[in-house]
Amino acid sequence: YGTYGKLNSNEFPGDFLLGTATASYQIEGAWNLSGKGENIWDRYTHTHPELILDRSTGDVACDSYHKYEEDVALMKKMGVQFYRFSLSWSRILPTGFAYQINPDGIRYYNDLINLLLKNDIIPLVTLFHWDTPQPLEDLGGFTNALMVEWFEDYARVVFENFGDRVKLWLTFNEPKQTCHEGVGGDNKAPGYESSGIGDYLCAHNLIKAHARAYHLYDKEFRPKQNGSISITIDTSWMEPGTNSTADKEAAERKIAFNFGWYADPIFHPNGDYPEVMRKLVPERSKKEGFRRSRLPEFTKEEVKYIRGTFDFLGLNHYTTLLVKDIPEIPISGKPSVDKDSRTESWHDPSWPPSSAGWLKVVPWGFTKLLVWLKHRYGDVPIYVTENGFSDLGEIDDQGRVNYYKLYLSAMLDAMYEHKVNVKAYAAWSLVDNFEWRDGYVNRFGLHHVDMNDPGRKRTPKASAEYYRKVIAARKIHGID
Ligand SMILES: O=S(=O)(O)CCCN1CCN(CCO[C@@H]2O[C@H](CO)[C@@H](O)[C@H](O)[C@H]2O)CC1
Repeated sequence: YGTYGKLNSNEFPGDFLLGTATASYQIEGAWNLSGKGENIWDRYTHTHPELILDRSTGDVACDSYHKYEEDVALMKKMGVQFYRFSLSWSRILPTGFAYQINPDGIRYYNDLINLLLKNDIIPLVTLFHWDTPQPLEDLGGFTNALMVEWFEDYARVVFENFGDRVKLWLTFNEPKQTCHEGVGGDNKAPGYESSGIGDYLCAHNLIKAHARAYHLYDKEFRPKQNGSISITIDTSWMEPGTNSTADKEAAERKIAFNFGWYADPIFHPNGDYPEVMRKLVPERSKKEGFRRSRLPEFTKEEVKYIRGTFDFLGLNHYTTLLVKDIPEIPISGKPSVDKDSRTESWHDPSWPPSSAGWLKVVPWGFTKLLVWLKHRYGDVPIYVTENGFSDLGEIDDQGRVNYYKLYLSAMLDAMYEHKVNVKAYAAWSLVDNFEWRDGYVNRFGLHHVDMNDPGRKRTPKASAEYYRKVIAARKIHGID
C-alpha cells in the first residue's frame, strides 16, 4: 500500500490506553424495568419491526442490565484499561425531563462504575448514544431548540451523580447517525426522512447542546471533579476516486460534509461550519426556491461559545470510501446533504469485505484519516472510541483478528511516522449486541452472545484472546 500500508509499527507507547466499548440500547435490555422510560429505539423497533433485518429489538439484548458483572469479568480477563459505555437517558430520567430522577437508574450506573473501579478499569462515559427519551422526541427531539436546555439539565444530573468517580466524558456519540440518518433519513430512529432540512436543524441544536454541556462541566464541575470532556464524531476516510483535481476536491468536500459538519464548529481554530458548506448549501437552497438557506447559521457569539469545547477528540472509524465529483446535480426531488455536497462515493471492489455492506477492510485509510485530522485540527489528543469488524458471529473469528492487526498497525504508523497524537483505542465491541437496523445478524463482539439462550451466554472469540495478548504484550505482532 506504499507509505500508508507498511505494517512496521508494532509497540504501544507506555501511557497509551487500550479498552473496549458498548452502548446502552445495544446491550442493556430491561427496556421497561425498574422505572426506565421509553426511548426512541424502543418505539422504533416496536412500531417498525420490518425495518430491522431480523425483526428483533433491544428489549433484552445482552441483558447487561442484569449481567454487567459478567461483562466486567470478561474485561478483567482481557486486561482492558478502560471501558467506554453509554448512559440510557430514559433510564435515569424516565420522562427525559430532570424533575423526575429514577433511583434505579442512578443505582445501576453507580454499581457498574464502582465495579469497574474495583477492577482497575477506567470508565469512559458517553451521555448520549442515540436513545433519546420518547417524550422529548414527541416535542421534536433535536429539531427543537429547547433540547439544548433539556440536555444540559440531564448532563447536570449525570455530573452530580457520577462525576466524583468518572473523569472521562463524551457528550454525544456520532451525531450524524441521530441527525443525518435518524432525522434526515429512516436508517435510524426516529426516521423522519426530513432530508436536507431536518438533519441540518437537528445538527445545529445538537452542537449547541454539546457546547452547553461542555461549559456546564467546565464551570461548575471540573474545578472539583478534574475530569475531561469531549464528543465522539465518526467518519470513513474519503479517498479521491481518481487523482483529478475535481475528485480530490470532492473528497475534501465529502469529509467536510461528513465530519467537518460537526467537528469544525468545535475543533477548528475558526469554529463555525466548514466554509464549503456555508457556500454550497445556501446556493443550492436558492436554486431550489427556498427563501433562505437550509443550513442554519451560528451567530458570532455562538461561534465563539462553541469553538474549543473539547479536551480531546473522540473518533469512531471503521472503513474508507472512494469519492468522485458530481459537477451538476439537477434541481429535482427532495433536497439532501448528499446533493449539497455534490459527491458520490463507493467501495473499490478489491477491498476485503466484512458481513456489513458498508464496512470494507482498508487499513491505510485509517492512517490517512489520522494524518488528515492532525493537519486540520492541530495536535489535539485523539481517543479512538470505536473501531471494529463485522461478521456473522463465528467463534473462530480470524477476520476480526486480521482486521485488528491491520488497523492497530495503521494507527501506530500514524503515531510513529506522522506524530499523530493518539492516546487511546477502544475495540468495538466487548460483546455481540443489537446492531441497529442489522439486529443481531451482523456482529461486532470480541465475545459471542447466544441470543437464543435466556442467560445470554457470553463466549470469548479468537479475537478476545488476541486482544488479551496485545494488551499484555503491548504490541501487535510476535505475541502468538
Ligand atoms: O451503507 S452506507 O455506506 O451508505 C451508509 C452506512 C455507513 N455508516 C457509516 C457509519 N457507521 C456508523 C457506525 O456506527 C457505530 O459503529 C458501530 C457499528 O456499526 C455501531 O454499533 C455503534 O453503535 C456506532 O457508534 C454506520 C454505517
